[in-house]
Amino acid sequence: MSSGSTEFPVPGKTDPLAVVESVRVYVIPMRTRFRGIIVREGMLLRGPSGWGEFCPFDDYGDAASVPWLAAALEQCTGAWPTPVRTRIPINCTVPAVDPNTAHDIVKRSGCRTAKVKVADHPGSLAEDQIRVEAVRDALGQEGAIRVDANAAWDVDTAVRHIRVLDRSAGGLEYVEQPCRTVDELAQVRRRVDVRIAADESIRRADDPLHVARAEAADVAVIKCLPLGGVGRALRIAEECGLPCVVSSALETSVGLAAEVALAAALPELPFACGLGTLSLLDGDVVDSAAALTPVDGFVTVPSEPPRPDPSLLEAHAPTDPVTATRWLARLSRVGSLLGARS
Ligand SMILES: O=C(O)CCC(=O)C1=CC=C[C@@H](O)[C@@H]1C(=O)O
Ligand SMILES: [Mg+2]
Repeated sequence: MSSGSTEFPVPGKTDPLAVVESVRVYVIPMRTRFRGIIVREGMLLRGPSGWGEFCPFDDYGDAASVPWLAAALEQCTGAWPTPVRTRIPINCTVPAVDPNTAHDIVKRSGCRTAKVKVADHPGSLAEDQIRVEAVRDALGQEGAIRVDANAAWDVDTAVRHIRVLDRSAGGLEYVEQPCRTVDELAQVRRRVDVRIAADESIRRADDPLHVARAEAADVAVIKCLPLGGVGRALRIAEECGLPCVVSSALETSVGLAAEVALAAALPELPFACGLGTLSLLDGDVVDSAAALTPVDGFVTVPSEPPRPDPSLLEAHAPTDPVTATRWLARLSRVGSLLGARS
């Protein structure tokens, strides 16, 4: 924005943050370490249509955080597409925990599908096996088990571990992101019978459709916050032509509501979605009556986006000035990048 009477914005470029009326920073501990994270941090932005969440993980640089900001601004300024369902079947998410804890997580969730984190550290196969076996025991034969390796394996390791884990699980529904590159996913897909799902190859890719064109996956995992919003995620889902699973990016109920809106609007939803992640956070910014907490393996699609509760915003505000300053600076830098692209 211009700072003096002789300074003007560049024609054709806008300040995307001009619509934001206020911002809050939150810091919420994780109940269990997940993808190396023990504390979830992010920002809530208030705009003319409500609240949006801007919460790129630390390993997303400024350029990679631009879609996260676009998604938050879509939440603050736009409306969501019409839902075609009223509730979303979800998977429970089992971090890289011991087998007893894994068993408890599945039992308590009431879900018929479990997603199990594997390949958390080198040499984890034996631990992965007993975790998957415990999950099968808790789910019963009817349940579905998927595993997520977060790109940890090379092709040969992936093929070997998938075969072992498929046996431990008594059948896997799919394996999510076994390797890093699209080419590796395609090679693994040709060598195993288990379906391959792409996550990082979509949400962190310059071209999210590459994986589908390369026939490197059977399932697309889509997360609308890293992908630039519900509208863009819906277009990617349609253009990729693969069955889609909507999964969270570990948001509070504010951001999770956008993921739920995406899952609610997809024409087909053949698999359970990874939207039961509030239980991984030790707190929320939305009052428990409006929080997107699953019941018996389903999340109900809210009739309107949940709003943060002022006392919870206070309770989860950072206690040190450095965290808030860091997030404000990040928002400003990412806002400038988004503005330069508009
Ligand atoms: O899909 C789920 O069950 C929960 C969400 C989930 O697993 C993830 C959320 C956020 C970051 C990711 O590393 C992770 C994933 O890899 O899918
Ligand atoms: Mg994943």
